[in-house]
Amino acid sequence: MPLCLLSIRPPSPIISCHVSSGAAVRTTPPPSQQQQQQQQQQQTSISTTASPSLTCALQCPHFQSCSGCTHELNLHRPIIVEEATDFFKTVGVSDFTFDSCRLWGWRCRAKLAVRGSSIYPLIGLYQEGTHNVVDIPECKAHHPNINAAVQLLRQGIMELNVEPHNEDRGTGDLRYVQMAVTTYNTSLPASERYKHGKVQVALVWNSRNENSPSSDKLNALASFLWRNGGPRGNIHLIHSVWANFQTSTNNIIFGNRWRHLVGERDFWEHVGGIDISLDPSSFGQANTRAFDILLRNLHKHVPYGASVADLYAGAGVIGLSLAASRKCRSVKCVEVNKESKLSFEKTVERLPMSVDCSISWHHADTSVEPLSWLIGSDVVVVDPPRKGLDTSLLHALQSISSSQKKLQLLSESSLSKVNEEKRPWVLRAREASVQIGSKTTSEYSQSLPQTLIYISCGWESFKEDCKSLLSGKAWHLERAQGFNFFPGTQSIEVLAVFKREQGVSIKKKKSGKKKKKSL
Ligand SMILES: C[S@@+](CC[C@H](N)C(=O)[O-])C[C@H]1O[C@@H](n2cnc3c(N)ncnc32)[C@H](O)[C@@H]1O
Repeated sequence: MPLCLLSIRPPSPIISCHVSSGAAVRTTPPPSQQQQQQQQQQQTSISTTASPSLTCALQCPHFQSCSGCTHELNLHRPIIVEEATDFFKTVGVSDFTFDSCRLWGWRCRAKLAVRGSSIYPLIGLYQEGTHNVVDIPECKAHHPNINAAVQLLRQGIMELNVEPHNEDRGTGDLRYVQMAVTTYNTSLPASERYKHGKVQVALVWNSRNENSPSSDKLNALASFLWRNGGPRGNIHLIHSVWANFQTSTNNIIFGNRWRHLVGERDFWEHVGGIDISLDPSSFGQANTRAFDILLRNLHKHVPYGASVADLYAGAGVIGLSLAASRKCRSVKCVEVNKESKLSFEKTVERLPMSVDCSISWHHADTSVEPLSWLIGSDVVVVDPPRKGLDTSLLHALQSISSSQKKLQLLSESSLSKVNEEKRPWVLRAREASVQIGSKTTSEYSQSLPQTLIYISCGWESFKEDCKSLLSGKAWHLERAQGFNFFPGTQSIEVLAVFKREQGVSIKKKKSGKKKKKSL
């Protein structure tokens, strides 16, 4: 079949409605295409008095059949923001703010199931409570180029007779697809970059490896996507194509084996002031723009020259952006998924030469001996999965004041025995998976963090963790901000800054004075 017959739908325009909490919102009628394009260039807050529920409405044909979005109106201010505002008042923060961020076309990373048949493929999300896949070609949350790449994939499946996976029978070739958009193309003016984002496509193939009999089809599908969506296609849409091999019957999307098939191997994005590399196997935030806004707010809470522990670090994006923007003395990232290591290393390579920081990335479970990860840091950043903090880490943070005293005693005694290092946290720090920079780290420091920055994507678990942290009297909550990471849902991202209660540092100063006297 001649390939010129293929039509890739031009991506639909991106609409921006940027509204700050409690501030003015827009109530103008739904914008025309031209207006939408203007809005895309410049995110604006438009003053008004009437309800914005309609202009900030999802307007998605898949709403209700698809499980992705649960709320259709008032995308700029999910109902949960009111609850969050009230909650934060009860714990001493009366100025909780909420940034509405981008309301449509915000999702730059999507994992979609592929089911149906090669004649009628379904590419989308499961219907709530079932494994029935709903096709979502016009999803309003997706970056428009994800929708365009899904359309191209659909054509490829149909033309090449690729069989989608059948869960009941365990047959078929294509199980899932992950689409990730990079919006960082410096050859374009900054205002053009987002809408011209390129898509990294990861095909989850139902075979053990690339030597299976169906590999020819996999390669043909990758070539199809590249020919028609790559640099020589009508629209350059595809950044690269990867394969992941998965035959398991459980619900885990990805297997352990990855292959880069075509296009650029490295995927770069720019957030928090640094270039970040993200392999398809690494965790990446779905809402790139909102994450960037959050990071820039987060930076303000970290003192220049601080030592930072970044727990639940993924590829270390938060820690590394702090290393660059706050000229940190040291940054220690802890992450359980070993696949993130490579992305971390590549990101480090692109850090500005001026960054003079001891940086390490540890493949480890934060919940095992959590105190050892806190020692020597002024600031700890936690960004746990939706279920919240591991209990052992929560306990370590709650009892941080008493740990501080014990550590001081312990280190005084072990410093006298300099020959043989026995302190477990020092030994452990030396086992770092990756250590970059020769600057003396704070591994010999016995200080524990004075600031805890909690980034949460799970509101219910955050509330519980927050109450537990405050009940221990070691911390008070200084600041809380919300970000609209998932418009159309009742989920928000929270950035909360806790500070140590002063009692401990006063005692520390006193003991310092005593020491001087005895000298
Ligand atoms: C919400 S993501 C945040 C990732 C990273 N901070 C970012 O923004 O890119 C949570 C991360 O925690 C990791 N994780 C989950 N449980 C963990 C544990 N017990 N110890 C260390 N990392 C963990 C996950 O693999 C995931 O990468």
